[in-house]
Amino acid sequence: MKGKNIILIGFMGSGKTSVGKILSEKLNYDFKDTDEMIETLEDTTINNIFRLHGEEFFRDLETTLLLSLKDTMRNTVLSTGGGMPVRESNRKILKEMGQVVFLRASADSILKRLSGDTTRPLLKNKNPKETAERLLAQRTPYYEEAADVIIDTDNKAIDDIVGEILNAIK
Ligand SMILES: Nc1ncnc2c1ncn2[C@@H]1O[C@H](COP(=O)(O)OP(=O)(O)O)[C@@H](O)[C@H]1O
Ligand SMILES: O=C(O)C1=C[C@@H](OP(=O)(O)O)[C@@H](O)[C@H](O)C1
Ligand SMILES: [Mg+2]
Repeated sequence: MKGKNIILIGFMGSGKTSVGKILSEKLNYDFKDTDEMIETLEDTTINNIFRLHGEEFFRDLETTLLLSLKDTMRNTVLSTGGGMPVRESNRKILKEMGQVVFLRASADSILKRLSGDTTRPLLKNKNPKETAERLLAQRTPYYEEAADVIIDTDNKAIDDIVGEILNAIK
């Protein structure tokens, strides 16, 4: 596998950011995370962006960022935010950018991993379980459509998930 990017997609808490960092080290690739880049570019937190400007504004920032990375990103592991593949135009760009790996996680795993998390505005409400289940059902077809490779992450350690990705990519 030479010169290609690896793009990690999946729901909040599927491990895109944690897995992506380690995977990039193993491949000797650069690491980029769309949420971290948006926070740097906007000089504020994802929470603040949602609170002050709303979700659509954040989605537009995601699309703009993806377009800016599209033609120049090389030898990079790109971890995306969980909503990135919802827009059809984003899915098309992600597929053009590299091999897309969908990190699959059950609602139970997601809720366990994110219990106590305060950084994900979409789950900061009275019923995070209902929200996670509903969004997961809505988004799973988009993740599956965009994916070149699907890796189940439930009950697996991050290092083992990285190993599975390395075996699966070409
Ligand atoms: N396979 C895993 N097993 C246990 N905990 C995990 C696993 N993957 C991620 N986590 C934990 O879940 C939380 C969210 O992980 P993160 O990498 O930020 O996910 P994402 O970027 O997909 O939202 C972190 O606390 C992380 O340590
Ligand atoms: O699923 C989503 O809509 C979101 C996922 C988050 O990223 P992670 O998937 O890295 O948690 C972040 O982009 C934002 O809070 C919205
Ligand atoms: Mg992340």
